[in-house]
Amino acid sequence: MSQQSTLIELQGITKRYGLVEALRDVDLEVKTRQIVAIVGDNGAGKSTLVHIIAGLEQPDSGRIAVRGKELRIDGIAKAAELGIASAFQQPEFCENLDVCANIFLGKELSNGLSMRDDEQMHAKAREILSALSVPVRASQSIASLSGGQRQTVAIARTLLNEPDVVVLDEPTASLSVTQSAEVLDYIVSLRSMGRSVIMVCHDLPSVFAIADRIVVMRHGSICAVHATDETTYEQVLAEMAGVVQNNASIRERRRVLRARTPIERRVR
Ligand SMILES: Nc1ncnc2c1ncn2[C@@H]1O[C@H](COP(=O)(O)OP(=O)(O)OP(=O)(O)O)[C@@H](O)[C@H]1O
Repeated sequence: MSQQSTLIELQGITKRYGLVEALRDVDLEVKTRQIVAIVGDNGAGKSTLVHIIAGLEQPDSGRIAVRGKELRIDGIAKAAELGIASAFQQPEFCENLDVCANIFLGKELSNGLSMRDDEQMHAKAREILSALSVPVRASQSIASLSGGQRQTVAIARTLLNEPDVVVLDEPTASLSVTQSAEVLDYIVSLRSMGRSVIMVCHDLPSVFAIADRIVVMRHGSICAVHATDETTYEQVLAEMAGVVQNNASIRERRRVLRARTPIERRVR
């Protein structure tokens, strides 16, 4: 396997909404050809974090570097320029248009005469759908698709600008087991194409099935980062719920207990 390099690096990211501290001092590194899953309980800060990476929100403080260069991702257009594409929950489609038109929504190609170039758009849409092996025709009506197929079209849409990173928020939410499995296959295809994926996902079996790294968030902070094959479902669940202490904090607690006198130990 060729060497992975750092694509995106966040350091000390903080974000407040009024009195709510949605993100507190968050550090995150995403490497090339890596699927990073962000998990955590409701309100842990997952969406805020991926919205910042996708350029939808600005942090209050902290630094962001893409391919080693420190910068601001101020807007989706800027994110696209940097090779970051996103698809969020409940993708918006025009129900009266076909798959191709929905893939190009707002980004239609034109020919030399400033007219919409349907032929080129259909060719590109077919290319993207076939690269992902999506069994959906570019000319098919979007209204005729199942929830899983719609989600795969939303993923296909992210590939228009040939991004290096695709950010997904709950890509398998409200899908059946079979549909979820299909969508997970498409996400793995993104990695096979050399892309990285950052995905927020509540569904731990899906996370364990495809992620390379699992980032656990709790109360606006990252409380653990694991290589998927070095952790367990139970450990991640416990970290999400805040019911385990890491080895360092256990050692620290033992050290404090040992240092106390017997009377101090009893009153605690
Ligand atoms: N636009 C906003 N205005 C005010 N508060 C917000 C806003 N967006 C998020 N928050 C708050 O920030 C905190 C983190 O929210 P966020 O949506 O990032 O969490 P999450 O982990 O994605 O949660 P969920 O899994 O429920 O979607 C929550 O307390 C939420 O209420």
